[in-house]
Amino acid sequence: KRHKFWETQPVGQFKDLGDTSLPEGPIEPPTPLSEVKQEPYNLPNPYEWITCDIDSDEMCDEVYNLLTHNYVEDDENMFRFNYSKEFLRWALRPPGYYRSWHIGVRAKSSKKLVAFITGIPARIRARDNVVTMAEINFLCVHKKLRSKRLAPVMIKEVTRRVHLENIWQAAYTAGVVLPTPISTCQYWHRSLNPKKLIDVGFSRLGARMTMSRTIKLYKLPESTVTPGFRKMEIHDIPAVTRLLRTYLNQFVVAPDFDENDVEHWLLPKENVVDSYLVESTETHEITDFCSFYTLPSSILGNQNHSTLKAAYSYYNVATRTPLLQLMNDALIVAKRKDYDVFNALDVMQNESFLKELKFGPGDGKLHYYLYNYRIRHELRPIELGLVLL
Ligand SMILES: CCCCCCCCCCCCCC(=O)CSCCNC(=O)CCNC(=O)[C@H](O)C(C)(C)COP(=O)(O)OP(=O)(O)OC[C@H]1O[C@@H](n2cnc3c(N)ncnc32)[C@H](O)[C@@H]1OP(=O)(O)O
Ligand SMILES: CCOC(=O)c1cnc2ccc(OC)cc2c1SCCC#N
Repeated sequence: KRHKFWETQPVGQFKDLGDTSLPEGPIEPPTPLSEVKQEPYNLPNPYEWITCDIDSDEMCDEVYNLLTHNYVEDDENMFRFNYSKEFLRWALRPPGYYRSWHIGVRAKSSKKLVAFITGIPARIRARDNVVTMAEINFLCVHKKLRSKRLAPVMIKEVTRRVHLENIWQAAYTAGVVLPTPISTCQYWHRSLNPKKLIDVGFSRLGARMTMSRTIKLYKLPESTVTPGFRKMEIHDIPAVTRLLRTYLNQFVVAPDFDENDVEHWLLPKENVVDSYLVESTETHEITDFCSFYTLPSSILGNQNHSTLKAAYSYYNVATRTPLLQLMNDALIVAKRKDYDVFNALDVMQNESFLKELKFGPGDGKLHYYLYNYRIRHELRPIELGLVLL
């Protein structure tokens, strides 16, 4: 497949795949800041760049509406991600964020937002190198403006603005195959509301299975079973940071979270992120942690249901409680909070609980990418300790 744009970029190229002589690490050296293009890339005439201030209700509404109608759909167009406004504000304003990396494209005449792309700064470790990277997300071009080569311009513009902050690497995921994935992961889904998933056509009644038998198969207890299992609170940040940093050390690529990052990304936020921990009833030490984020989806073309309430496994650490039991408690909490499905990637140690907790494999793949950073061998999902939103 010809990748006319991606063949021009400092990313692993398919033609280099076999070449083990290429060193791991940055592909191109940084450019002197004086040589970074100072002015924005040219857009086709009817359009102009707009820096999106996500704090402004009006702008946040515009971003929310563009994504609600034009963001990612599954291959069967059954669902479209429906990130909430409070989720977008969380996702885009981590410690050290740059408003200039929240980039929109407007039609000059109608003033309508027609495209969007974002970056946030993140310290990511690749093997033994901690690199400050941009995490790129929410790339979206209005359905009416597709296949006009707008995406490469959006990508070059966010790259330029990231370069201006002296950052030269990026991390991103996509459902599409581009040059060149550092890893390819699989989504797994655990039904919490099997009747709804069957009604919308995602799941089908198993052979020789009745609806009531199916509901019983996925039934969960009312309350969690692990002694000391409770919501994370602000005073837990130091202990959770220690627990998570130690746990993430085992992976080839993982975030380098400090306490500020843990406070932002893992302190519970209603309808955005839930996190729980196990505090030993004897020693009061924090021995385990689990978390999931809330990402609803619009259900496309169904008479009875308009929204799917989905929980996505985030970061989980089990050092005393069996991971199976910890994640089952996470399912119990998610069911009690009326989620329809609990989704997880086969990254980190997730494989160890997926089948046993009745997750089924999805048909979607998620490819992980690094920009301007070569990883010598493609990573197995269990070597990945990074979850992007
Ligand atoms: C140092 C800092 C560096 C920062 C930057 C790092 C890199 C960040 C990279 C971005 C990471 C985003 C991560 C992220 O947000 C999470 S992945 C979600 C992406 N968004 C969606 O799928 C929403 C629905 N789709 C659309 O809005 C459009 O189809 C988009 C905008 C996707 C493409 O618009 P279009 O109208 O359909 O297509 P053209 O404009 O005509 O352009 C065609 C070219 O775009 C390449 N393409 C298609 N999908 C892509 C994708 N998901 N990533 C990268 N490239 C993608 C394609 O391969 C082709 O290039 P090629 O000819 O070389 O093959
Ligand atoms: C019921 C299981 O599927 C999903 O939860 C779901 C929901 N919305 C989507 C929107 C766009 C979409 O585009 C790939 C996929 C979904 C999916 S499956 C992959 C995400 C997970 N897990």
